[in-house]
Amino acid sequence: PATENDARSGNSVAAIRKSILDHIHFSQARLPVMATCNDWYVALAYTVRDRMFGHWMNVVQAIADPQRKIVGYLSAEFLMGPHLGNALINLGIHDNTRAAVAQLGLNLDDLLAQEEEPGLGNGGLGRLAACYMDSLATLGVPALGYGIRYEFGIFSQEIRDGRQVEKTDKWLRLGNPWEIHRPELSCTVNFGGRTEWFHDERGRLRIRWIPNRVIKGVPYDTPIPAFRKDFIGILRLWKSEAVESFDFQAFNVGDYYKAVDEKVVSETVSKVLYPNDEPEIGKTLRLAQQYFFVSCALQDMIRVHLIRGKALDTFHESFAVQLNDTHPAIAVAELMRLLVDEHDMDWCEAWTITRNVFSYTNHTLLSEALEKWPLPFFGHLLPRHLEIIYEINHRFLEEVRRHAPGDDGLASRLSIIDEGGQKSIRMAHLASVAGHRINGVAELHTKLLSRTVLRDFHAIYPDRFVNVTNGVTPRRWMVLSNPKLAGLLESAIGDRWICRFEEEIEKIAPLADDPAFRNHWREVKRGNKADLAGLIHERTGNTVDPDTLFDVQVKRIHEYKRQHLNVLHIVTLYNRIRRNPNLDITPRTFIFGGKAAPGYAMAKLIIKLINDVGAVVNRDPDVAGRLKVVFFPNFNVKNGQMIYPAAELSEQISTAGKEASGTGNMKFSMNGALTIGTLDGANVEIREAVGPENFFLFGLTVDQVNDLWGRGYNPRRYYEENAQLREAVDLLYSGHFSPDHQARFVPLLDTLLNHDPYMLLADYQAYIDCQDQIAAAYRDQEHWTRISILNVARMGRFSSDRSIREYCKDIWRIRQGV
Ligand SMILES: CCc1ccc([C@H](C)CC(=O)N[C@@H]2O[C@H](CO)[C@@H](O)[C@H](O)[C@H]2O)cc1
Repeated sequence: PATENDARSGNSVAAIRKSILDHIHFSQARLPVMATCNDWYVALAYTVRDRMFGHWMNVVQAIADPQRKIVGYLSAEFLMGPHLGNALINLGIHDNTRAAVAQLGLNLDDLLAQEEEPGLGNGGLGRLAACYMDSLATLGVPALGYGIRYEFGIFSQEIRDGRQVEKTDKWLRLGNPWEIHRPELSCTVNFGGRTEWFHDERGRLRIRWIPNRVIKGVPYDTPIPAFRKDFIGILRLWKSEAVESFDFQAFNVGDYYKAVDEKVVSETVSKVLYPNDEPEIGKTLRLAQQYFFVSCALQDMIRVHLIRGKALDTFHESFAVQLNDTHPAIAVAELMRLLVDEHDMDWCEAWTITRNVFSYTNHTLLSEALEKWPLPFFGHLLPRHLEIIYEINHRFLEEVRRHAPGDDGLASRLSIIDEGGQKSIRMAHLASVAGHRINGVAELHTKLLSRTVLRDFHAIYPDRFVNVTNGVTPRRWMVLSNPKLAGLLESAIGDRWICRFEEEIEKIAPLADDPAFRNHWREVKRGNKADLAGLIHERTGNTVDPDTLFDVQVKRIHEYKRQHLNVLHIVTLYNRIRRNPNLDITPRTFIFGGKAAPGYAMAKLIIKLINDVGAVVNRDPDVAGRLKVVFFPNFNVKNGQMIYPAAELSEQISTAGKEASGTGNMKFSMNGALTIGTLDGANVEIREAVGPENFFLFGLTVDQVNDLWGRGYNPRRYYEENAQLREAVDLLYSGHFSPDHQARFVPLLDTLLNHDPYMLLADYQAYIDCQDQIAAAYRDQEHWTRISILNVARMGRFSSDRSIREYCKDIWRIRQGV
């Protein structure tokens, strides 16, 4: 067994320091005096990795143990964030490492800052997958996260002249010490071509696929450390390569491009992450990416199952496979192909296994985000899968007709094939037909899912629908991001809350009545605000005052998330000050952050709006610094870790019924921010948990939204009848914030007055009134702090550990943590 001082796995300061020096010498081949910051970072990463490998045995044993069921989490996105800090926390060597590094004359913060963020995701869905990998490991559930090792992740965002500029994300340029290359576990993936009938050796008529392109999938494993537990999860990401990366014959005849053509085309599949979240794009490469990693994942799971010495007809006993939205839904047809075509299994037996293996999580109700692939396009890339989907659909519709004879309307609404207009495959239907469980990501969302997008499936399969409200890991989002708060909590209630969040955190509730504790609480927040103020100045040049109310909205830019409603509040306050410069308002710093999909013009215009309004407000002499507007560039996991702990007000202001859950709302609340929000997504459950009196609620409910829409919503009437609103909108129309281009915001403002699909004008006055309440509440710091403490105390159920426990119990049927 490893001792504290064992150089490869000891956790003492001396052992860690020795390891770092060993890696500088043996891994980086550097003399310490010559080593760069990146060399020290990589040496430290290897040092930490060594200590994770000690836990490798347990997961390998669990995966090899035929009695244990493994979770296969299929996701096109994993927004892991930087690994180093999280690994130090979970391995319990953070402080010793900081001391060891200091003894080497270095600062751990510099090495932490050196790590490139693996931005292999867009937003909520990708980050949720990452939080779930942390909880699966910490709960001791054997899990393989399967995804794509994009060479280029989500773009990094620069703000130039107030506009978003996308920069290529070269996260791999200095290598990646956290992954282990596994070329021997490679597999091949077919594309295109045609299918043909043939008689097999037993004279049976069978179908085979003759692809016109075959590429190789090469896995890279990243260990996911459990929190203070001898266990890890495995993130297995696939890179696409050519089967033959160099065509020597072509080279011989001097056709150098042809010689590498195969390589270039094959590597394109895992080259880049699609930077869209929500709008569906229907691109060939996107479907190729989805099929590529899904086929690799299923081939790998079948390999693991067979290694266990089990027959294929018990595959569902080895794996519970979660489809993270419809992006991996092609897995349903691929498992059928592998079982029937490749492993010669009977269709019905294969289908039974498929039904038992898969479950599907839906993350959005937005119709434009529901993936549908045009038939010819799909058939061209995946001819065999189209046939299989036809067969699945045929048998399904027979079942539907038995269930509801003569109800052709129901059958065509349920059909996997959308026969209307351009025939297409509805991936949400494929996932719902096969999944033994279908879940939404918050109570309201799951209810709406079963009443709208999937109501017909709910009508015929009500028992398949379950809710699993999202959660976030307290390790990264509290312990790592907010060490000051974690220290205060530990001094008050010990550290059991870190992995028993639900049971333990509520123990701080009584301390809300303790003035001394409240004082410490405020100092923690003040310290985090000062740290963020420093970072804001470094990144934007803006000077913000940590004694103002930090009002924060960070998330992807999207009209349904209503960042522009937040701007209407700012302009309203600005008008009040212009009318009466001596007005006694609560000084505020408005902090925005978030990326817009490159092709989403209105979202990009909203970023410009925020920056143009900020440019005027921040310099206005009447305002005199009482209002500051900052757009924090390149919002990602790393920056989020600095922003959430410093926030006092969390903006969760989406139109009711549009945000499936939200997870930023949980991170803010867990770091002591109070929430202003609508009854949407998980806001509903957060408000229930923290207490309606500790939540700033405003706005129309889902039913009121649908009702108003049904009665004919005329946004212009709100503009005409509300002077404050009209004054704000008119000032924007006037070009006051865009003197260089007076009409810049006309497209956005016209949309609001003529259409307003997300009902900003209908919710405007309620929002302003709520914000005025908040301004008043903030002046009573004792009361504000009390509410802040109660917010954290009552966030127990929003740990991703609770979510994973529910997946294990209600969906995967896994006993966790044995
Ligand atoms: C096809 C393009 C595309 C890409 C990503 C997506 C995701 C489903 C978008 C997403 O991230 N949804 C968010 O998922 C979070 C985790 O469940 C929720 O908390 C958010 O409310 C939801 O918007 C849809 C469509």
